[in-house]
Amino acid sequence: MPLPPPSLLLNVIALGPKAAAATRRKATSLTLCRMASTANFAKVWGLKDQSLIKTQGYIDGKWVDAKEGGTILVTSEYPATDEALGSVPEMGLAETKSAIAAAAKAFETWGKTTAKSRHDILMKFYGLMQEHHEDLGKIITLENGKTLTEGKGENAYSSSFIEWYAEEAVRTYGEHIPSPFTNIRNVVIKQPVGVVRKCSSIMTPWNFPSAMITRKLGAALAAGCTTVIKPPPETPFSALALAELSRRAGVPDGVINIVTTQKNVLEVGREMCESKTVKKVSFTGSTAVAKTLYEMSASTLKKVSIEAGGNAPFIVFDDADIDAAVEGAIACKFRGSGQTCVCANRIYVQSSVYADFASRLAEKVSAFKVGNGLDEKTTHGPLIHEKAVSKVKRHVDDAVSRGAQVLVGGQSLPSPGTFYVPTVLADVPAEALLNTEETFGPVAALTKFETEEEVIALANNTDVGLAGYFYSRDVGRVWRVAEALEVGMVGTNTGLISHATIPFGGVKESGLGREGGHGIEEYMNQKLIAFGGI
Ligand SMILES: NC(=O)c1ccc[n+]([C@@H]2O[C@H](COP(=O)([O-])OP(=O)(O)OC[C@H]3O[C@@H](n4cnc5c(N)ncnc54)[C@H](O)[C@@H]3O)[C@@H](O)[C@H]2O)c1
Ligand SMILES: O=CCCC(=O)O
Repeated sequence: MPLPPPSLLLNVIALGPKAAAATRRKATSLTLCRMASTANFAKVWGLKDQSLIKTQGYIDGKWVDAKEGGTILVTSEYPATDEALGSVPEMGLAETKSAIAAAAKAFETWGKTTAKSRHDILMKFYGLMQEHHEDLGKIITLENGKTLTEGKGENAYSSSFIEWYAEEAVRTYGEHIPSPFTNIRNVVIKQPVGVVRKCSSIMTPWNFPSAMITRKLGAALAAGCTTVIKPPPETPFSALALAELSRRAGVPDGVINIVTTQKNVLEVGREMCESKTVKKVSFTGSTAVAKTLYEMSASTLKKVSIEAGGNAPFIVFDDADIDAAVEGAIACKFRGSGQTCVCANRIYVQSSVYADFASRLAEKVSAFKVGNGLDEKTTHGPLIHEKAVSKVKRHVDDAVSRGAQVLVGGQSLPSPGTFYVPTVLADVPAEALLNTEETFGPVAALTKFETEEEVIALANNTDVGLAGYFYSRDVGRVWRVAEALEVGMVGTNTGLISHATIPFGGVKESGLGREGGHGIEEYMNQKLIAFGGI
């Protein structure tokens, strides 16, 4: 089948009038928003419960400003319009130390609570996240830019981690191990990481402002750990709203602490990794930052969990259901406008179905409606910031300079600089940046292959290994390829794999440990008690 007609090649979808008008208002609103109080901020964005918006850090159960330089603020912006949303304090080493001290003190009581009482508090927290679904979804959309459907979808996903770990809290069973000696009995119990005056630290990215926190926080709280959270500067408000709801749910003072920072991230990160009081570091973000934090955590040999970058292959074999493969590719590649760690990054299609798959995918992508995520008609929102758009541009330009063809999209939109048109590229060479680096944007890069052996070698030819996907109806091939892909998670005949119940995580340079599923284990130590003298 021939490739799509030229009419589809440059399908620019205009921003809605709302976004354009908002951009013109930018200068005025920047000034206004800087002056806005918490109440004004919530009014501007129309939340039902405006007290969910907090503009201070959260330490030892109190909303606090930065100790020093308290007026220097991190400003978060709505990516669809570039409008300032509000500010949070630029905290640093002093606040991080205070937060760690508060968490360590709170551990003395929280670490001794019963699993049932932690379950009950977490279920209350979960209930509050459900009750405030609309507001929490909207906060996510405003901070991150994803559509409101996706924002609310994230809140559902995020709250499911709190529910899941509430249920896990009461099932942290130990075991009895038969001894080779007649007078010894071996019993293993599980305890939260650290025994006295200890806590865990959590650092997360902007692409899931809420769910990347709860996937860690739920496990930590259920295990009996206390926490210091450093949210990303782009999306601090979801984290602060979660802290507010946790307080309402009865999570005691000091159990959750939030340090907001942008400029001081290096010193805050170092303290969270090097402090002897912190017994566990859990990070989600890029592989480059993960390596730095891992190295710093080595100084105290901490338990470390890392969920880092991916470069997911998505393979379509010639025996696949092509309609299903196209749907799967769209869900997998364009979720969050391509900004998820498990998004397909490289799409390999077997030669006999290549043209057919390419033309069907291009047709569907050309129908996307890009714009302000608050507009119901919008199917895909902006990228997080202009830097992200520059990376996508660089990758597309590189592929085109190496001979790739633009089937749809292939350019950014001028204003406010955060939009990249969903793009499909054909004949992307193996050595193009789109295939060798994580693009983190709305670009489907198609590459043709001939044999199963060849595509497995291509798919595994990367230092990272988070997720991988393939479509085939041959059961033998399904087993062979699933076993051969060097990734932590495989989707066969599906483009969506994420859920609270599954072990989420990668191999190679994509990370260490698993979240969701039995992820509570990452926040617990096993302790052997050998009973002698029997
Ligand atoms: N594997 C996963 O589950 C998963 C999930 C989401 C995102 N990611 C990855 O995250 C990346 C995108 O997110 P990003 O751009 O925000 O990543 P990033 O690594 O730049 O930042 C992640 C977080 O780390 C903080 N940070 C940066 N330098 C730090 C330091 N020295 N000390 C302490 N904290 C520091 C940032 O402020 C942010 O809060 C992608 O590579 C994506 O694949 C992975
Ligand atoms: O971006 C990474 C997380 C995505 C997910 O949990 O599905």
